[in-house]
Amino acid sequence: MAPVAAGLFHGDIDDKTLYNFVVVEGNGVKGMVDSGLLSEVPNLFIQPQHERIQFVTAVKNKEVKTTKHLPIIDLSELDDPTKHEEVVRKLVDAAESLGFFQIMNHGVPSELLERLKQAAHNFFNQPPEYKSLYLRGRVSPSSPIVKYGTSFAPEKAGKALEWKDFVSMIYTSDSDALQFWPQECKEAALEYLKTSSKMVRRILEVLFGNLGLEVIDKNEEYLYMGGMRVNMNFYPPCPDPELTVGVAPHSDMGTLTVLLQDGIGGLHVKINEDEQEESDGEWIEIPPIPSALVINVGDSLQILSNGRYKSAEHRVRTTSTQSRVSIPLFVAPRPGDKIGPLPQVVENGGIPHYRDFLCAEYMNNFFGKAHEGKKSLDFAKISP
Ligand SMILES: O=C(O)CCC(=O)C(=O)O
Ligand SMILES: [Fe+2]
Repeated sequence: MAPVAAGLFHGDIDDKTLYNFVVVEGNGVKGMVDSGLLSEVPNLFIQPQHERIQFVTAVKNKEVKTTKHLPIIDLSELDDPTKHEEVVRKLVDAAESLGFFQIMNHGVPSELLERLKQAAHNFFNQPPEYKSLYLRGRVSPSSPIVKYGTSFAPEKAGKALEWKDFVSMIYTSDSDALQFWPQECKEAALEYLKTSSKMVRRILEVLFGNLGLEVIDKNEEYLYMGGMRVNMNFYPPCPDPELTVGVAPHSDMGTLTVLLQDGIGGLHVKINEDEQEESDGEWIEIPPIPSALVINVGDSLQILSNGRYKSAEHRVRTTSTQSRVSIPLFVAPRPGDKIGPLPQVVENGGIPHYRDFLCAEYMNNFFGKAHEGKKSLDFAKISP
């Protein structure tokens, strides 16, 4: 690493060499930043003007919008008969409008949340040579259920790279997770997945209950949450956050995403078009709240609900001071499942807005493209 790093940012390195260093060799954005030679943002990471996230707007919107648009829901109140209906209404309202909300008293212990953030730092603090084993599937025993990388789709020409490294751990079974997931984070990630699953089921039951599906049976449970993946995202400090993005605008693919973010901030969600008349900007920040988890609706839930629930378009700003970590649990149907708008939602002469499709095909389409807002849904949309 040293010879490349030494020449990295002194004008004698071309984009291709830097790309190889960061993406192909697996040094990541962190490896580039850790070289200590970075005084400005390299060309590869500079976003076009319209993709940049201005700080002033973010702060202003945060003050104006947070309370109305971002409910903080105490999930334990679902068990209180005097508060149950009100909580159901809050969950449904949030899923129908912004597609984003925060939850407290969710059943995932604060101690575990702390351990998860530490586990993410532990993994990313490993040397690039170690992390890149997961990049190339060279770790022994090798497994396709772990992927380390940088940026969402770095190979897409014409798109600036995102200022983010990640490790993605697909859940197939407990024993696979304990055997194949990186040892720095496997225990905490698996516990997160297990404890969150109960809460996710509860929220899905409320949301589907509101659509007229009373109880989620085993088959439906697989359909809504049979596929799970824990990611750990690492955003190193950036010399000029105004020029870069941590994650470009996108929606998530599954039904729900549970997101743990640390205290640094930077996650932004787009306000629905029809709510914009009273705002002077279209993005609001989801402020970090200790012990809370962020929940957002993904494309699959928008499709299953025939558009009643809205998958949330979101993006991440970088910061110049400290590294940020976030840990999403992506909950989705299994790749082999076929989904489409639920008959109960479309019945009585309603019009389906999406076609039925195999989730594996949706995934291929989703992961085969760079992040581009909610365009991922076009794959399933039926044109009017
Ligand atoms: O880091 C965050 O806050 C969000 C990350 C995200 O949107 C994703 O990994 O899909
Ligand atoms: Fe996301």
